[in-house]
Amino acid sequence: MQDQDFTDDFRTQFELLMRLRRDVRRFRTDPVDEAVLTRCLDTFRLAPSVGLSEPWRVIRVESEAARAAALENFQHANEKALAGYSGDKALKYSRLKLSGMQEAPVQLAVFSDETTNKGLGLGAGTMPEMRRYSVVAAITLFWLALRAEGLGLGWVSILDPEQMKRDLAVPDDWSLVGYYCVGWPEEMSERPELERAGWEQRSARLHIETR
Ligand SMILES: Cc1cc2c(cc1C)N(C[C@H](O)[C@H](O)[C@H](O)COP(=O)(O)O)c1[nH]c(=O)[nH]c(=O)c1N2
Repeated sequence: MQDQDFTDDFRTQFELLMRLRRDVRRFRTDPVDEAVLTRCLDTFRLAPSVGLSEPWRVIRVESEAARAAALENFQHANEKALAGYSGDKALKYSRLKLSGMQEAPVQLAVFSDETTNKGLGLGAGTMPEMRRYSVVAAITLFWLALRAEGLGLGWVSILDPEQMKRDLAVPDDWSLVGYYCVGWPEEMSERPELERAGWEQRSARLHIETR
């Protein structure tokens, strides 16, 4: 397949998909079809990874106990984060909804295996964080694939990663990349929720410096 096989229509649609990808915190509780979820999860296998190390490790968080522990972890970290703001910012922060963990039908904890032998260390010798970046690259594909199905993903990082590792009993040499809520969005917008809440603005343009 060559580049010219992609049509202008496809490029327009692809740009739309990227523009409409949102971080979602408000989910309906309806279940997600397993076949659709599997199709989206399959995109991990298409992702780039340093040395082809494929360091992503995905835990599906299903049990009541595991979900309760994850939610408690978030709530605790979120209270601590709130305490770091004062005045107007604290009030604004307290009004933000920063996870859909109470509603999302599918929840995943995704880790990077920091000591995988796959790829024989190629590309990660001087920069071992490349394994974590590889996992982020895979998440981005997953995020777009979900959006193409009408599903939403919410990235949760307001967490104590070591507590999460203990609660999910994962190997010590895995590091948490994120906790992901997946499901049907209550609404979709062209604008990030943090923009609509007056917290932060998306930049109007990419600033590139030349050396
Ligand atoms: C690494 C990382 C970590 C987080 C996020 C994103 C990324 C990339 N985002 C989502 C973030 O707020 C969102 O992407 C931006 O506000 C831009 O909005 P859209 O993603 O374009 O809708 C996020 N959102 C949230 O509500 N709770 C969170 O803990 C996090 N953590």
